Amino acid sequence: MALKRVLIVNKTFPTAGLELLKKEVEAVVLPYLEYESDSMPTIKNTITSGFDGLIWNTKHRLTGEILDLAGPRLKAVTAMASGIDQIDTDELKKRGLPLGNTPKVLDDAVADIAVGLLIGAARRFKEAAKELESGDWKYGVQWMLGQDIVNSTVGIVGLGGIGQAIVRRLKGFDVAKFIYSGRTDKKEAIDLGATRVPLEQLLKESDYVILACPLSKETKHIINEEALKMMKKTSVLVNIGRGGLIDQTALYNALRNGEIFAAGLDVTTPEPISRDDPIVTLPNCYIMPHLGSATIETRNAMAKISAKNILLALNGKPMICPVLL
Ligand SMILES: O=C(O)C(=O)CO
Repeated sequence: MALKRVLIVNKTFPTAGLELLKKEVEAVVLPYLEYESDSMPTIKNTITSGFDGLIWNTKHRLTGEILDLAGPRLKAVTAMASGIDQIDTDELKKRGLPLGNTPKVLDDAVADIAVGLLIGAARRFKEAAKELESGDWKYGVQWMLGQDIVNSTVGIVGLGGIGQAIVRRLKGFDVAKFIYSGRTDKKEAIDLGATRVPLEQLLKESDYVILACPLSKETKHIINEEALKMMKKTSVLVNIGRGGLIDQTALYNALRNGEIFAAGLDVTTPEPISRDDPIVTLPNCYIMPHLGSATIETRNAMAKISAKNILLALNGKPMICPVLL
């Protein structure tokens, strides 16, 4: 019997996952990154040659048009990510195609970045590094003052695996109170000592607002002009979810006008963001280029799960991490 074929649309797929695939299927890895101009045309051209499985490890949008090009041979799709906002889930559902993702294994790595951003933004790492590099310190008791974490109130928007890992880490910083918002009570919140509150209350009470929820129709621009106005002038906003959770123009204005103290972002709109983008130029906006899950171990684990998701589905079994469509 001919080997089943799996298409991987971004060249950075780790060997750990590729080796698993190669034991059972023919794996075709496209030689581009999403922002290279040949990436999308090559995906569209190649996918028409017939694949049983698709690993969508790219920020490009997986649309109905691409699924049509893939045709009826395609039986399973997985993201190599926890977030699935780049995938048109309605189109998969319409075609009865199962979707997988790679949550949980990245919770710790992303939580580490969240804590790093929180400290970096609160303690003005970006401005401080610039002054250091310029050799022009204005050292004094009123110089480069930031915000404390001790005795603060931390509000997490979305107490999923990543949000919980953030709370576990911040417990070591003697935070006074953890609150969270979300659609349902989380049983883990009891042990973590976190209380669910409406979003509006979270925004008003928190010294640190951390966005750790997926991007969806409901959460798009959850932080807009109105939300930013509810936040304390001394507050710090951290986003490790998706750029689209924030109205970035509203955030720019709030940071510029001192309506909030600072922001730490691992995700932006767009990605990559131009170095000339107004938000990048702000001294109180500390930005990382989407490094959340970027550790060797985590990326290997994500690749292995996405490979297993596809192999299981092609063998008629449930994926390890199926997405409920
Ligand atoms: O897996 C994801 O969705 C991420 O963005 C990890 O950084």
